[in-house]
Amino acid sequence: MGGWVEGDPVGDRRFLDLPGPFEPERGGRLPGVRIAYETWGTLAPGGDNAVLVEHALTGDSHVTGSAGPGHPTPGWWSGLVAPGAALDPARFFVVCANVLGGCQGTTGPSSRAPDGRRWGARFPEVTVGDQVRAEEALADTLGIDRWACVIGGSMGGMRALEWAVALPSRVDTLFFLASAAVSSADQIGTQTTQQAAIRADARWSGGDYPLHAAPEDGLGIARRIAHLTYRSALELDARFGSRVQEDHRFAVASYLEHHAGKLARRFDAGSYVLLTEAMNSWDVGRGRGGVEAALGRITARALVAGVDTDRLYPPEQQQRVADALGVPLRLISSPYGHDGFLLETAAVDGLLRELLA
Ligand SMILES: CC(=O)SCCNC(=O)CCNC(=O)[C@H](O)C(C)(C)COP(=O)(O)OP(=O)(O)OC[C@H]1O[C@@H](n2cnc3c(N)ncnc32)[C@H](O)[C@@H]1OP(=O)(O)O
Ligand SMILES: N[C@@H](CCO)C(=O)O
Repeated sequence: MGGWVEGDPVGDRRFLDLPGPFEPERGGRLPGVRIAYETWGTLAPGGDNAVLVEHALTGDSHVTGSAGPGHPTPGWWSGLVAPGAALDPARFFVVCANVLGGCQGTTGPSSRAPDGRRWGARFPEVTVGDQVRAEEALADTLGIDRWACVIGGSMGGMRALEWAVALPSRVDTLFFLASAAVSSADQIGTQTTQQAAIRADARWSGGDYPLHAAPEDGLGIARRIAHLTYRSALELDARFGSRVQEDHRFAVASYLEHHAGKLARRFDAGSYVLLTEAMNSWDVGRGRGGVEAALGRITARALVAGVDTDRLYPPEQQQRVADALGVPLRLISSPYGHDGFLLETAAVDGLLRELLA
């Protein structure tokens, strides 16, 4: 590919059109790929201050700032990218792109194909490797030869790790957070169950639904299942216990319903299925002689961290990566479980400062 085209910005978002074809590793073909991205700060003349932030499953390019055009939610790591924070835009050039297959500006199942219809079920399967390949083209366009740091948590951690393994000469430091080198049966089990909830919604129509009649009930149930895995049992019990609200609903059920509705209003079910499938198929060691052999390719200075109460990405998974890289696992103490990687920004900020010092 080559000859990138910059589209008109929308709000804080900018767009880059990679002329096709983009050929995902598992087959199929995308005639062109649009990447939505945001940046903060200025690229230094030597190009040595660029940081790539990788978002998680339902995140987007809006790392910091308020909600606005193209951003259904305020920045999801605002504490990390701010004056005086670890990623101070006065020092770093911070880049975040919506993932390939997503629904916040980057080409995904809800985007229109060249025939004018939405891709829907025709959208090819993508892997984490494909997603990083698209981001490599973005880095090329922005004139970034090497990232001073690539950081990501959860699904974002997968892309961060893939960068460090696939393109070691382009990653100076790696921050791998609350993620895994290969998906476990538990993770695949919960994600395929979430997918089944979406597919069971009559509106799913094999993935070819109109956006005004999207399978919101199925996506909502998927989010309820997922959200339980994102929080710790102890935290949920301390907050809600068996309390019944005035409307006669269990408080925890009402809370999950609230999150289900919020996601269904801001996220595409087709992207949800596609991205969870990319996570299911994630194995950094595939085709590389196994996980440890793959991790042996990393030359970046690495910081590996997890959340002590994370039941979805338990610390054992980060320990495996830390052991292979010969670094200590840094555990963040938090009651929140997996979502601790988003909520414990002060702790993440401290670790990031240490890595970038
Ligand atoms: C990495 C990423 O990219 S994530 C992308 C960004 N994602 C989002 O912003 C939305 C997804 N949300 C999440 O993932 C998580 O909720 C987080 C981590 C962002 C936020 O977690 P927390 O701040 O702990 O929020 P919490 O889970 O307690 O939920 C609070 C909400 O539940 C609502 N709530 C609490 N109790 C109840 C109840 N009994 N019944 C109904 N609603 C309830 C609150 O009113 C609040 O609503 P609001 O968010 O609309 O203001
Ligand atoms: N709350 C996060 C969890 C996934 O890691 C999200 O919605 O993306």
